[in-house]
Amino acid sequence: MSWMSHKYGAAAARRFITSFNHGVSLDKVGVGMTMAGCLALITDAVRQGQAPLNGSLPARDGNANGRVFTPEQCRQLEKDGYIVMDGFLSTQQVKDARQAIRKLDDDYQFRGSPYETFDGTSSTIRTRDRVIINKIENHLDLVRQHIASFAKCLVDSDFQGFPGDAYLESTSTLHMPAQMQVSICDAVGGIDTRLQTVNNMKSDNEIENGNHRYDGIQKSTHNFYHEHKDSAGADNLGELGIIGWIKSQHLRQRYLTCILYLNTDWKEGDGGCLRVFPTGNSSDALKDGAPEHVDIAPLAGRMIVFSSPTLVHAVMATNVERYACVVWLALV
Ligand SMILES: O=C(O)CCC(=O)C(=O)O
Ligand SMILES: [Fe+2]
Repeated sequence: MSWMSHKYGAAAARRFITSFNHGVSLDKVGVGMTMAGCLALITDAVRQGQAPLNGSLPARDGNANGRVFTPEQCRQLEKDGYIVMDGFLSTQQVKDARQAIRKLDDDYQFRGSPYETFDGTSSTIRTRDRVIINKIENHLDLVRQHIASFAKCLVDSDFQGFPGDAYLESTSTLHMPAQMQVSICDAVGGIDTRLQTVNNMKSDNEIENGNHRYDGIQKSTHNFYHEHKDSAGADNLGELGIIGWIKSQHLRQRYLTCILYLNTDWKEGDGGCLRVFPTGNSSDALKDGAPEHVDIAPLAGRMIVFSSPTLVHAVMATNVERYACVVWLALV
């Protein structure tokens, strides 16, 4: 987005024209314009950095739907940095949510990952999946509510946080963002000719986020995520630059990643497992000989929760279309 299109930039430009007419010296005008331009850039970056939390709720205001997060589960999450819970959605809810996602896909609502704009290393993380963020649709909102209910029961539990973090001591609150990200990863080798159409479409959102669009011709031969941490890459000021750093504020606030899967009839050989590395050693992450790891199948109704800043994870290549819904709980 050019700074001139921003409201502050436009206002500055108007001031510039006015003051020029009244004979104000050019160097003062130049300094004024530069300052207005910088302000516009920073204001815009702050807005983008805060965007995913706009409309967020403190997790304690959620509805736990009678669910409890047991002390054993708390200890497990604290100790391992992740936990796997099944049965979050009924068969019908999974079916409805999948149908809603397919409909959005048929309507070309999905697009390339928004990751690729400002975390520096991101384009090497996600490959050829497509995402949609915050589409208000009843069946998907229900998925989001189930994650919210988990967030509420976590806050009500005696979860102590992870070693060395500030969860209990800090005055920060765990927030349930208004946004949920839904992703579809295509099966290996699939060709989606519809992506060509997506490629030719431009939406304001796309331009604003600087998203990559798919070329629509290549086969999806890489449909995995390289190893990464969910809030890493957002704290390297040197690499991001000041504007990128401000824009990525919401990434630094990520505390817990909650992923709910919608893959009905998943079987061994379908791939697409979430591979977690509890020790942090993830060399050759996607290979058979990868260091200590746990592969978690993306089963329908299964929710995985893990520490966003510390747990290294990857997604193995999938042989079937793979659906995942992600909410990042923020400590704000
Ligand atoms: O889809 C998944 O299982 C994980 C996605 C992921 O790691 C991410 O979006 O950062
Ligand atoms: Fe991730």
